[in-house]
Amino acid sequence: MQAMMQSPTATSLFTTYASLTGSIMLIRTMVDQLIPRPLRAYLLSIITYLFRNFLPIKTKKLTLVIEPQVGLVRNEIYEAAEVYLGNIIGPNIDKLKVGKIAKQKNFSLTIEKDQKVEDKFKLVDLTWEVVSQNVDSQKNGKEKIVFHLSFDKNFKDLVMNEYLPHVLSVAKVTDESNKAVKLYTKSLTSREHGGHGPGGWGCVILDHPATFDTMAMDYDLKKSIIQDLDKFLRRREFYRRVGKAWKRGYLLYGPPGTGKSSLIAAIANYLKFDVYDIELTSLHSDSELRRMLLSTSNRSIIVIEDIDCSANLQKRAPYTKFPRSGKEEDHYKPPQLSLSGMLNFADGLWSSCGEERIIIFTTNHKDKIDPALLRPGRMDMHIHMSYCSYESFRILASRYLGEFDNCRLLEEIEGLIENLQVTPAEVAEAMMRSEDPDLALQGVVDLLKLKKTEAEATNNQEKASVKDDIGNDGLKLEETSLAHTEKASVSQKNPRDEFGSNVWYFEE
Ligand SMILES: Nc1ncnc2c1ncn2[C@@H]1O[C@H](COP(=O)(O)OP(=O)(O)OP(=O)(O)O)[C@@H](O)[C@H]1O
Repeated sequence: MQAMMQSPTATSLFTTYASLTGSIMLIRTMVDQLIPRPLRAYLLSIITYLFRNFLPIKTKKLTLVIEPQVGLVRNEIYEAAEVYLGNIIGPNIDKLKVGKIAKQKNFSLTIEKDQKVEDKFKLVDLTWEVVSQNVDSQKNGKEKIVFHLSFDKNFKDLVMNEYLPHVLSVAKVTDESNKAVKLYTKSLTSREHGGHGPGGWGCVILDHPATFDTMAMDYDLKKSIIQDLDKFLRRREFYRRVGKAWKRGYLLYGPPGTGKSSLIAAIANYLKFDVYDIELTSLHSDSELRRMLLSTSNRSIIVIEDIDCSANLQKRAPYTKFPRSGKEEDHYKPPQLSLSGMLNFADGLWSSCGEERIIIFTTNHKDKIDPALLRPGRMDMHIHMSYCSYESFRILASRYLGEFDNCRLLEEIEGLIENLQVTPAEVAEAMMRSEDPDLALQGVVDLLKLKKTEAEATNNQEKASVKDDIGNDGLKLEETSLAHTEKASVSQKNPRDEFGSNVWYFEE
């Protein structure tokens, strides 16, 4: 008994310690080899959870700071977190923003700054916090919202390998089920306009009702655009295989009011891609354009309207080394947007930083665009939005007037419309003047007759000026001038020839 009460010897203590250490190492090796890493993290979380009341385990917290951008590009986890947090709001939240816009199925909930949201994943407790960082608050009051995600340091692997992918996939599903197409622009400030995007983009929901069904345009052209879009979306592997950036450029050209903007909205609604509207006039340098490109998201449409007149693209290098006078300030010429910057934007190294992007340029004057911009790879498909044909008119009429049957007026419209330069916007406006289909159609006839009279007057004026020329230059030029008169009248008869064929494009 006495012997039993004796304290253990140093040798027995050492032996026990050695065998315990050996067993632990053996168990550890077996665990490492037999239990996969994700399962290990999960088991650890279960053990910690079960023994949380018995073991005074001191947990050390780890906080991940999630910022809107990673370097110059958008942070996917940040965007996912915004959506995800709306799904896991608990009772401890005091303040929430709620919103719903026509095309959204569900209410969208946004957590206000300084609020905390608790989450549990495989028994691990996590805390999200919305933190405001004032950036340059004295200058322009801009603030940066970041997320802090805190959890027990032991579960770093579980969070990185499983929780964050879980956040991404939940956000993707939520986004798709409640997707409303957004229109991003730099001229709106972010939060107050219902959304905010990294890179200083403000956004609104694109509530444009245009679809391919509502577009009044040549049926074959419409079909070829839809087929081109579908083909583009399913060719991810093809683009990889041939070593091309997964992007597609479209040029929409034609007179004002022929539906270029409406077609952009129809494409966005068809693909459910967000639209980034880039105003070149607000940019001062190529680097600004690059930054803008990098801050757009994948699966989006980047629009540059009126490319011919929105910027005076400089062909030369943006800086000059030579002072015009001896003054110090003349050594520096502010950087400008250059043609080479634009070419790089459309199809250079920078344009490949992103996937599934569509770049759409619009213009009323295709002939004013530098041929280098028009080439395939930059503008792959050139789409001519033309004046209203009878086919386009029928599409507009069925949408604006519904069912109607007035053969006499339809025949009259068919006879007039083909030879006139009248835009779908003008025809649509004429049809909106009355709810009575007959009166609305009569309005279209009146418009077409007016257009015809105007065209004839212009034609006569041109003929008269040609006659004046003949009078001034004497009889010797008579033959040549008469030939010119004939050509002028031919071009009046075929106004659609002005923009060439309806569509042409390059196959990859
Ligand atoms: N092809 C079309 N199909 C259906 N609607 C059209 C079409 N063209 C024009 N419209 C109608 O006319 C209006 C103006 O069209 P839109 O702004 O799309 O023309 P645009 O070519 O972009 O003009 P601009 O070059 O002046 O910007 C639209 O609201 C639309 O309702």
